[in-house]
Amino acid sequence: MAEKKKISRATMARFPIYLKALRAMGHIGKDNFLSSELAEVTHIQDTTIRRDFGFLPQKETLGKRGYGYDTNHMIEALSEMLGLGLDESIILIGVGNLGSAILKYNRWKYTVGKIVCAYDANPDKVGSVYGIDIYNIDDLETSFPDKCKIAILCISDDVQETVNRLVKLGVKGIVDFTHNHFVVPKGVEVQSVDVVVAIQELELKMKANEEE
Ligand SMILES: NC(=O)c1ccc[n+]([C@@H]2O[C@H](COP(=O)([O-])OP(=O)(O)OC[C@H]3O[C@@H](n4cnc5c(N)ncnc54)[C@H](O)[C@@H]3O)[C@@H](O)[C@H]2O)c1
Repeated sequence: MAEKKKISRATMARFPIYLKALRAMGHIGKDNFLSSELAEVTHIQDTTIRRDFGFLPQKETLGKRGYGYDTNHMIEALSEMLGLGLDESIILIGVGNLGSAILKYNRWKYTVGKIVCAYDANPDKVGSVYGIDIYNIDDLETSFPDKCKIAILCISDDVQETVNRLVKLGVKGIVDFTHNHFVVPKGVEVQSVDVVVAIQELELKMKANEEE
């Protein structure tokens, strides 16, 4: 049996970039591509791309002279390698300033999936925003999307209670924009996103640059 090649972190980090670009290509009906074309879109050298592709599992990933690579095969191979749920059904809770902005930017369908619906406690918000259905949070249990595992939290009130309900429904990952502390059981991951923390980290790096 052939020895499994060790993949560097740098190569692994480039795979999602290729995948995003290829899904976009597939979306516009481009069935095959040359490494030079992918290089143009991703700004990664085509020699690097070809070398990275050599780590992918399927035989079909080998490019053919003049034809290049098959877009769908490469998408499959990259998805398999990354083991990502690229078609995740994601929900968003809290359609206020922040939530609305995120709904407007629901452009992840080539990478991680997309927001399929959203919820708010304010009945006036029920309807549709940027083409996405908004439900009353009271109807969470009855309208919860099938197999949804990821929720984005942009709420200001009752955070722990809302998290508990989401976990009960099978949510395994939360992108948290709230500034509230809450707890989740083992097996549920929380990824916090905070502009203030980002600015503080930036300042620390700037300070370190000044001291160099
Ligand atoms: N992480 C960051 O960098 C960052 C930046 C800005 C705001 N925030 C936080 O994000 C949250 C939203 O901010 P915003 O400016 O959009 O506020 P907002 O008041 O404009 O919107 C909050 C929305 O959530 C709804 N809501 C509140 N509690 C709810 C619940 N339990 N269930 C369902 N809907 C609920 C409200 O009806 C409202 O529509 C706040 O907690 C805020 O502190 C974080």
